[in-house]
Amino acid sequence: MKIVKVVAAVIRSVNEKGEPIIFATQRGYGEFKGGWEFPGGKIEDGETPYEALKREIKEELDAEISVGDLIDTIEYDYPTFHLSMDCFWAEIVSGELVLNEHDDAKWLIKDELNSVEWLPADISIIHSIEGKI
Ligand SMILES: Nc1nc2c([nH]c(=O)n2[C@H]2C[C@H](O)[C@@H](COP(=O)(O)OP(=O)(O)OP(=O)(O)O)O2)c(=O)[nH]1
Ligand SMILES: [Mg+2]
Repeated sequence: MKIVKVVAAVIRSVNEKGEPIIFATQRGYGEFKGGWEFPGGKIEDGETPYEALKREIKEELDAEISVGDLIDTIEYDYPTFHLSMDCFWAEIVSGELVLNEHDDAKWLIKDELNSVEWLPADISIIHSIEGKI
């Protein structure tokens, strides 16, 4: 099966109450339109995951991020491809978070992490994030 290598940013911030919040985006096109995900995308030839993630967030959100530790690498079999997705902690360094490709976005506190319809591959990482924030 075809292997698709993807990087995704789990962007963290804090709300006005001081609670940790995570940025979720809703896909605006394609096969998974309407599903919720972490912004990011496919690693291009010659790129490191770090470089790919910086580029994708600039393209998708007009924002500069600092990339933190790897949370986990998700391995997931979709019907037509195998997804291998590196998920990194990230923080916004500059930029307004413009939705260039997504239909919607939300900052979620821990208790709201299950309130959106995540893509199937993301379910396991959500559980792991819940335990880490
Ligand atoms: N970015 C991202 N992709 C995810 C997540 N979960 C998940 O199953 N995927 C899948 C959907 C896609 O098949 C693939 C990543 O594709 P993408 O559409 O973000 O890639 P891209 O930004 O490079 O966009 P494109 O130019 O290929 O359209 O990984 C997630 O949380 N974030
Ligand atoms: Mg993308």
